[in-house]
Amino acid sequence: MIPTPDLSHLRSEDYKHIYEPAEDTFILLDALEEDAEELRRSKPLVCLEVGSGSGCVSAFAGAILGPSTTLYLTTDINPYACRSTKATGSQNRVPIEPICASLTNPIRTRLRHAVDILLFNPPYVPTETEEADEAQHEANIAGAWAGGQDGMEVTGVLLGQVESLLSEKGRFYLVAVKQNDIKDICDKMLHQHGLKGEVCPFVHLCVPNH
Ligand SMILES: C[S@@+](CC[C@H](N)C(=O)[O-])C[C@H]1O[C@@H](n2cnc3c(N)ncnc32)[C@H](O)[C@@H]1O
Repeated sequence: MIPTPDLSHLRSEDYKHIYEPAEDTFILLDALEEDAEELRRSKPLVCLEVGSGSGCVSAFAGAILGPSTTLYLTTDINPYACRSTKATGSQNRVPIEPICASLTNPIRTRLRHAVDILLFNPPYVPTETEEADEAQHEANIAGAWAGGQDGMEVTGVLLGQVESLLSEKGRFYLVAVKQNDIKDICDKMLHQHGLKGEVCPFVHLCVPNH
């Protein structure tokens, strides 16, 4: 069993600004742990986490892969999250490079078909569009959950970028809830982007279908 990353450097005060790892975070860790052998064997060069929050998920990926040449990149719109992610990387000896940005905006073109592991536990809670827009604009803690219509307004944008980011052996791990319409996500990813999906209690999209 791979231990949960050490987050003892984060205080309850920090969690007023960043998302505290919760059940959805641990579902993602479980999925990664389940695939640990395959992930190690695939010798990933680039692991990109979108919306890293505390940095727990990327640090866990680092624990799975062990000392390696993997580049750990993360993005988050929330500057507190970027600082916490960096600190969590240091605390757990995983060299994570956080980028304060929305989704994959400043790096997308340079990472074309280069991402071997793509991770996203998004703001998936259905809310009014205005609430999601404001949370995105303010880049505060509400941005951790406010997902707009069907909880898909942020995730939907990333879904359109996944195929161009993933390498040939790339895998995309996405946390989703029923209200996001998981079947529809899988259908669209297959028919529009040629990506096969597997549902655990979450959506796990992987491997270009060619
Ligand atoms: C549910 S939290 C997940 C945090 C962490 N990955 C975890 O699993 O515990 C969602 C994260 O996505 C970030 N986020 C929201 N919108 C984003 C966007 N457009 N681009 C990048 N990150 C975003 C939030 O700030 C928050 O840190």
